[in-house]
Amino acid sequence: MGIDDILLFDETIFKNIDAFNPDYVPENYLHRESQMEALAICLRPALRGGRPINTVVLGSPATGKTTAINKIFNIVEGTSDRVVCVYVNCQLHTTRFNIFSQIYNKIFGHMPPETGVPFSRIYGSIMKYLQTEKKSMVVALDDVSYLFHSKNANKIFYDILRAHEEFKGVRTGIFAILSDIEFRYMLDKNVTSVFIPQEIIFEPYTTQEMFDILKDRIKAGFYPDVISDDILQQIAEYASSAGDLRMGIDLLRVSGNFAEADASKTIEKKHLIEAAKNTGSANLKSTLKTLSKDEKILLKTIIDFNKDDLIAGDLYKSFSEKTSTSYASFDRTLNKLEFLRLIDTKFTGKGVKGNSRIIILRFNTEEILKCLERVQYLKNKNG
Ligand SMILES: Nc1ncnc2c1ncn2[C@@H]1O[C@H](COP(=O)(O)OP(=O)(O)OP(=O)(O)O)[C@@H](O)[C@H]1O
Repeated sequence: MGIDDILLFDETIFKNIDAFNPDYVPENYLHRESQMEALAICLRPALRGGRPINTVVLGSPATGKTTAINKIFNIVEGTSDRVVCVYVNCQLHTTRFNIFSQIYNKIFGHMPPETGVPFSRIYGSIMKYLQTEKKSMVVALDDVSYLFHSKNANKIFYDILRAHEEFKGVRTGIFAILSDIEFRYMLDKNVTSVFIPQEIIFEPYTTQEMFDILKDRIKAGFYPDVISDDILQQIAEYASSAGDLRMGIDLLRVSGNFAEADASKTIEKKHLIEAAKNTGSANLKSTLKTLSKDEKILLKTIIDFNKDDLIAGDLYKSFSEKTSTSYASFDRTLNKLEFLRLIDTKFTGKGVKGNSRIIILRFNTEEILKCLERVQYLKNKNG
């Protein structure tokens, strides 16, 4: 096919291409019943005139945390008008003023003026509203770790959770959403004792669960019979080995595009291979970009060992020579790499305190090195 043909080819295999967009809200939310129940239990007191239970929602990227919060908030708002549910993306809103402006907007339906209004006035209007209307409020702070970078976390938690001291009868709670396991330590460092949360864990999806979720997405996004269960199985395995459902959704979209460019009515293996070349390392790169210096050193040390039966105790020796860190902080760093699904660890049952764990790299060493180099290059280039 020539370029014109590709551009003008008007048959499509996509019934609804938006179903593969990052902000698409799936109609069916599968395999998260227990987490949804746990969230409902935390919100229940608020529907009965009490305080919502403070909660940490913890799970690696693309485990459905944001979707769960949006779904449960919709259900609550559809059931009761006694609870104000506010969702704030802390990647986008990090200052006290910005966050309370989002809350204000949710309550009053418009943003407060950006200048000339002191924070205390905005804060006061929100809390007086809750007080007079006798409503409770839960604020979901998504990607809350961004507040730690800007050192605003403590004040914001305090403002929300201790409002009742100044505004009698006001009932507030926080859902802190986090995809970084270091939150536990950051929490102690950054947030006052007002926040003693329940924990709800979003475990990584299994391959079968990813298969089911992707199958459902296919029904929403493609016409019937565009993709076989065989190809879908390969996509689910690919996404599962990277620990990233988003990669599976991306692969569906990109291989669909390749099939269309090829004037094919079905997605074939060659389209998937082409798509995988385009999405795989992009995801790995974006994970590697988030690593701290010590995490990168640890990853490189694992690569240098280049063996299948690397024991945590040996790895620690080598790592501590380079960084002089304690075993506890080595352990945390190792957990972080596992949490990001860059490595797997397996207990051998021997040794003490887990130092006989075996470390297994989940990616090909060359691919990681190539991506690390690229990430470093871009970092140097951008200062
Ligand atoms: N159980 C599910 N059923 C259907 N789609 C899902 C499910 N879980 C996640 N998804 C889809 O996967 C993508 C990522 O989900 P979501 O944004 O909720 O994850 P997250 O845990 O909040 O990720 P992050 O930590 O990166 O913000 C979205 O496109 C969402 O629609």
